[in-house]
This record gives sequence, C-alpha cells and structure tokens, in this order.
Amino acid sequence: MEEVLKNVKSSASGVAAQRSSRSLGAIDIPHKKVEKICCLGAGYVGGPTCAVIAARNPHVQVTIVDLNALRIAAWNSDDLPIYEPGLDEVVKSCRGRNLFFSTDVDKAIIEADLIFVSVNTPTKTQGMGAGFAADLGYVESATRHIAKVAQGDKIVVEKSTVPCRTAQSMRFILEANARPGIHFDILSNPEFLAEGTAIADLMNPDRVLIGSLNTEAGRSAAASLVDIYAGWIKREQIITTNLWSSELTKLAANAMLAQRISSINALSAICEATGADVDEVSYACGLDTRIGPKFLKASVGFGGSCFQKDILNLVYLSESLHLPEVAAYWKQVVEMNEYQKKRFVNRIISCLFNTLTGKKIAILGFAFKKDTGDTRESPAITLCKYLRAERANVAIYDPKVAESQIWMDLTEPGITDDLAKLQKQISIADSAYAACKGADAVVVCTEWDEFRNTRLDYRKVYEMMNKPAFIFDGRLILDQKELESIGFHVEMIGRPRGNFETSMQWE
Ligand SMILES: NC(=O)C1=CN([C@@H]2O[C@H](COP(=O)(O)OP(=O)(O)OC[C@H]3O[C@@H](n4cnc5c(N)ncnc54)[C@H](O)[C@@H]3O)[C@@H](O)[C@H]2O)C=CC1
Ligand SMILES: O=C(O)[C@H]1O[C@H](OP(=O)(O)OP(=O)(O)OC[C@H]2O[C@@H](n3ccc(=O)[nH]c3=O)[C@H](O)[C@@H]2O)[C@H](O)[C@@H](O)[C@@H]1O
Repeated sequence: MEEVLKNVKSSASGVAAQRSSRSLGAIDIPHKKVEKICCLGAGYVGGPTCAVIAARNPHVQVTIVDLNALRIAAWNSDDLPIYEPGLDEVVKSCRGRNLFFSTDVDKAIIEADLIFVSVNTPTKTQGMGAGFAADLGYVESATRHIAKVAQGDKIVVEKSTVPCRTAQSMRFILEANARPGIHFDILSNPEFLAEGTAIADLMNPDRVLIGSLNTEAGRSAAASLVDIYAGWIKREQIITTNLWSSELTKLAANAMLAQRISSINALSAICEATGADVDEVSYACGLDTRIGPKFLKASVGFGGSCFQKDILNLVYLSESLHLPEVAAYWKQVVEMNEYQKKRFVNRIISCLFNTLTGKKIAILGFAFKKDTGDTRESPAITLCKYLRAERANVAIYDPKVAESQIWMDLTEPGITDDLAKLQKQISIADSAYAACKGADAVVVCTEWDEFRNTRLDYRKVYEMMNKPAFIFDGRLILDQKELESIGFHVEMIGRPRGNFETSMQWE
C-alpha cells in the first residue's frame, strides 16, 4: 500500500515539476522589455485588464483603443462606460499618466511593442455553425488591421476568448499581410476575471495563463508578457503552456464553472420535489475538499456574456472534431440552464392560481449578477419574455442597469420588436418600492445586496402589495421565515413549495 501511495505522490509531484519548469522556462531566456502596449477593444475585458496593467507597471505606456468613439469618450470622462467596484479608482490613478484611451487605432498599433486583441467574439447568428460557433469576424478584422498598419515587429496577444487553434489563423493572416521584414509573435493569454469582481480578480488572480509556440521566439515573446504580469503577480502563479492548451483551457474553465451551476440547479429540482434544501445539499457537498464550496449556489439560471457562448463554442468544436458524444455532454449544461428558467416561471404561474393575466409582477434585478450593470444573457430577460407571454404586467427595477438598456434587451429581435406595445405591459421603476407597489408577486432575479431582508423594508413592501402577497426568490438571498412571519407566501429555488414541509411531517 505504501508503495502505491509513494508512486501516486511521485507521479503527482512529477506533473507539478513539469509544469513549474515550463512556467519558469519562459522567463529565463533573453527577451524584449515591453515599453508600450496597445489594447484593441475597450470593453469589459480590455478596459479593466489594461487599466490594472498600467496601474501596476507605471513605466509601461498603455493605450486602449476602440472603434466605438462613444465608449472611448466615456472612458475619458468621470462616468466610465462600465460599472465595476474599484474600477474608477484604478483608472483615475493612472489615466493621463501612462494609461490612455483613444480612437486612434493606427497610432497605437504603430507605437506598441505588444498588442492585446480584446475584441468581442459573439456566437454566430447566421451561416455555418450559427447558434454555436464563435463569430471571429472582429478578431480577423483586428488582426488584418495590425498586419496592415504595423511598421515594426510586434507581439500580438489573443485576449479574446477564441476557439482552439485560432492563433494559427491569426499567424497565417499576419504573415500573409505583413510588410517585408516584419516579424509577429502570437501569444494566447485568456482572461479569467468575472464581472462585478473584475478588479479584485485582476489584482489577485488564481493564475495567469500564457500560451506560446514552443520555439525560441515563442518562449521569448511569452517571457516579455510574463514580465508585465510579474509587475504585481507572483511568478509561480504565471503559468506558461503551449498555445492550444491555453486557448482550450479558457473554454474548459468556463464550461466547468457553468457545469457546476447546472449540476446544482438540476439538484434544486429534486430538492423542490422531495423536501431537501438545496443550500444544505450544496453546503454539505462543498465541504468535501475534492468538490469545494464555490459555484454551487442554485439560481434561476446562469447568465452573462460568456458561459453560454463559450460552451456552445466547445460544442461546435467537438462536433467539428467528430466527437458527437462530447458535444452532447456539454450541450446539456446549457439545456439544463434553459430548463431552470422555464421551471421557475412555471412555478410562478402555478402559485398564482394558473393565470398571470393582468397581474403585476415586480422584477427585482435585471443585471445577470450583482455589482455589474451588464445584462448580457441575463435570466431576467428570458423571465420577462415568459411573463409577457402570460399577459402579466411587469415592473422592473435594477440599481445599475440603464433604462435604455432594458428596453434594448426586451426589444431584441426574436423577443419583441414593438416598443409601444411592450410599454403597455412593461414599466421600469426607479426604486424597489415603486416596482412592488400594487404587485401580486415580487421576483428576485439578481442577488443585489439591497434586496436582502436587512436592507429592504419588507413590511413596507407587504403593505403596498395585493394579497395574497407572493415572493419568488430566484437567488436564495431572502430570509424565508422572517418574510413568512410578515405574511408573505414565499417560494425559494431548491426548497419545496408552500406547505410541503407540513405535509412531509411524520413525527
Ligand atoms: N466580459 C467578460 O467578463 C469576459 C470576456 N471575455 C472575452 O473577452 C472578449 C471581449 O469581451 P468584452 O470585453 O466583454 O466585449 P465588449 O463587447 O465589451 O468589448 C469589445 C470591444 O471591442 C471593440 N472592437 C471590435 N473590433 C475592434 C477593432 N478592430 N479595433 C478596436 N476595437 C474593436 C468593440 O467596439 C467593443 O467595444 C470576448 O472574447 C469575451 O469572450 C473573457 C473573460 C471575461
Ligand atoms: O469568460 C468570462 O466571461 C468569465 O465568465 C465568468 O464570469 P462572469 O460571467 O462575469 O460571472 P460569474 O460570477 O461566473 O457568474 C456567471 C453567472 O452564473 C451565476 N452563478 C454563479 C455562481 C453560482 O454559484 N451560481 C450562479 O448561478 C451568476 O449569477 C451569473 O449569472 C467566469 O466566472 C470568469 O472566470 C470568466 O472569465
């Protein structure tokens, strides 16, 4: 037995040794010191990431450019285009010193030694792979632009999330279009930040991943980027791998995170039907150190711009590689997420006596998670769509999402395109109380702290609602007992319905 344990231990430490020698190898070889960085794309990733790079590397000039002039103007104003706790302070600390936001894409490319490509990679909406494959149009056009404009050697870094082997296409395009004598190195450096905690994640990441070709030039380019991150991150946390591992790791990490949520959400359905409590199940499972406690919070479904997109991308990749079983496995994670949203709405309909016609439903929270104003793929959008179809009147309140954004999300093609008709059924409130006034039901869609029992006066909410007053907690943030003592009828994800508890008593 001891022999077996020894072997297991030595093979495990062998893997660690291999990994660390690879990660240290990259910084031990001669490499260029980066003085100027350009980032193509001033979005949720490019903006915060490069702002932190600038803040932590005062000797490096960082210019973030975008084709969208309004977005750049906002980055240069006091009202940044995205809400992220801590972002204002970081930007203010270095904007105008070594951090610049500009629409002059060509100048920034010409000046830079290293260019991050941090443009959007949405799911294709038409053509081959529509609904699954990533639309690489923005990445390709950014790559072609770099090739056209560059007057000297550049390190080009894929920051966008892309399908495995995209770096090869980028290299092909760059080499085919480069001016004579110009050399490009390509690195993959996927971003793992989560919105709402982006600055904390960037300041203190679990790891930074850099993929390169395993050639001298490739390793040397990786070493230049390692230097940038080493401005504030311990070297052993900066991992270097081959390009394809790095590209695939990003898709894999998102797929695994989303898979955990779909797993706990699948269990939440069993909890509701049996009397088990999903929070208790998740807590008890999470205490197993092999499972761990994070990303096991049951919810109305995951949202955000990337989980669904990246899993579908993985599904498409698997299908293209003739691996249908692998594709079906990952696809189920997304299907479970859709099922969860539908299940939640069905519960609302059934509790409200099987009809929502003319009833007022207050939606608390429209962002896909707390501490962000981002609504991309927010479950609240799907919920509102279903509630509308049931002819409910919906009042939405979110502390950070702009009203114009809500209208845009609800008038997206495929959801509805008739704004005037929409406004007869949907209203946007400027406070939680205003949304709840006269409502038959309150639905918590986003886990904003201000919706917690300690922050919102639920006695006041109860007084202003139609009776019976229902609350549906899609985020498991409310104190059910306290709300019930006020008089609410409370329905929580992953807890049995209504008086199920009493019907299950046998003692
Ligand atoms: N949002 C997130 O939390 C995360 C996103 N990612 C990935 O990062 C990439 C970017 O995502 P976001 O920042 O959320 O997208 P975004 O849509 O917020 O920003 C992308 C920006 O790129 C600009 N752009 C497009 N083509 C350009 C070009 N040729 N030159 C200059 N600018 C150009 C667009 O105008 C847009 O402002 C995506 O691949 C995404 O999957 C990765 C990790 C986290
Ligand atoms: O590639 C990306 O875009 C990013 O996607 C996610 O980050 P993000 O989508 O910003 O936010 P998460 O915290 O992952 O939440 C995603 C969704 O899952 C939901 N969620 C999360 C955790 C949980 O336990 N339960 C749950 O329902 C959230 O409410 C939210 O709707 C990943 O966490 C990041 O590592 C990754 O970089």
